[in-house]
Amino acid sequence: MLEQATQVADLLLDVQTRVNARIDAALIELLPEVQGRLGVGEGPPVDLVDLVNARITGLSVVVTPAAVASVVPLSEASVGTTRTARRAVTEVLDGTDDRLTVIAGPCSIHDPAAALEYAGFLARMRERHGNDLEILMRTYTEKPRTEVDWKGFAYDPFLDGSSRISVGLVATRMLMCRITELGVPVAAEPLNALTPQYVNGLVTYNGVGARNVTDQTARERVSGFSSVVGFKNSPEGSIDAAVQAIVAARAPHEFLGVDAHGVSAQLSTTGNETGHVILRGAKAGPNYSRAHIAETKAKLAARGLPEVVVVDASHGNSQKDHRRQIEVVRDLAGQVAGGERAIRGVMVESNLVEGRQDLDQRHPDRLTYGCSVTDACVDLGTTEVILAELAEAVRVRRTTA
Ligand SMILES: O=C[C@H](O)[C@H](O)COP(=O)(O)O
Ligand SMILES: C=C(OP(=O)(O)O)C(=O)O
Repeated sequence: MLEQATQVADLLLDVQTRVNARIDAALIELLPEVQGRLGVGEGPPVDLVDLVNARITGLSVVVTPAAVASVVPLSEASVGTTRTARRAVTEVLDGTDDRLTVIAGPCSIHDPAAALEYAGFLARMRERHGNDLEILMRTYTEKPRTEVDWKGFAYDPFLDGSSRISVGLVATRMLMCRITELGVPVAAEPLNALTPQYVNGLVTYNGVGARNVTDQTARERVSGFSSVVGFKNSPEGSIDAAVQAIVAARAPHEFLGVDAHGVSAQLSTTGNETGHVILRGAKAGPNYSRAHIAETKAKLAARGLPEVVVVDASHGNSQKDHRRQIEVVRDLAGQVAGGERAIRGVMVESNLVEGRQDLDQRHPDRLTYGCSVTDACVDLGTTEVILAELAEAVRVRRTTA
């Protein structure tokens, strides 16, 4: 896939470079007219070298969302997967569908082949548990880092620090097309203003991460998303930060972004009413207990918001020990089976192979196939157990409702 993505990206970059040269030429042509209208002449050239872009060492053209979408179009099958899943997840969250949403998959995508094999597994799990669970695949190609580390497949698809972002964006779209063509809906984390446009129509669920939840620009952006959106509590454990994000994203906004051609644009949004809290725990400890769910419900009710909670079994809730995810899930399954209606979804970090490995960007070829290069994950066997226990909890809740 990376070879194809590279060829596509190189062709698109060539077109984009020529288009940009034409825009520059048109602006230069316009200059005398503008100067004439303003009554100013062309002043002497000014040296800006130490004032402008002083710390930028490279500024290169990148493929535009419109160009990538035109050469990697969505198929009927992909569109059907996303459309149906967005409706299903929305209904699970608003309570008209009594199933649970489960967002399972690798902490981060780094190898398209392994990601597709994992998607095949989830396609089978969706078939097995469809009556009780709406299962989505974590297809996270952007990673928010605490300090400095590999930022994800979209930014460095060759895992070697070459940072061919155009290739990463094309490959991300190709991968999400393939996954949705298998009938598996995609979940992602949108990290900036530009990346979501490259995967337009492919993402069912966007989880705004703990490190971005207080960011006004993130809240503005998702207020216009067609997908379902969730908000993690902050890394320090603030549930209020997620509740405030829900309120902010439900409102319409006017803000600066770019259009599909990568040109600066003013965006006007309707607000997104699907927003909900994702409890992910904190460094100080987990927040999935009955008491935490009750506290979250109270905070939501106090703001007049629906009492809807998704719980991330990983991160602060597992204290980054992947083996603890099953304990978290068992507790949640107990709460669900006991009739707790506010829990509408569970997130799990899972991969073909258990655990994690360090990525050495000098030797990306030495990685173990199917094993996370970011947070540790549970393997397929444990994931099967997790899904079976959650499905059983839904059935119990249904029969006792
Ligand atoms: O989900 C993955 C990580 O927890 C997140 O990207 C932060 O990673 P880091 O703390 O290892 O940088
Ligand atoms: C980065 C993630 O989580 P969080 O924002 O909760 O740390 C994630 O889910 O990949």
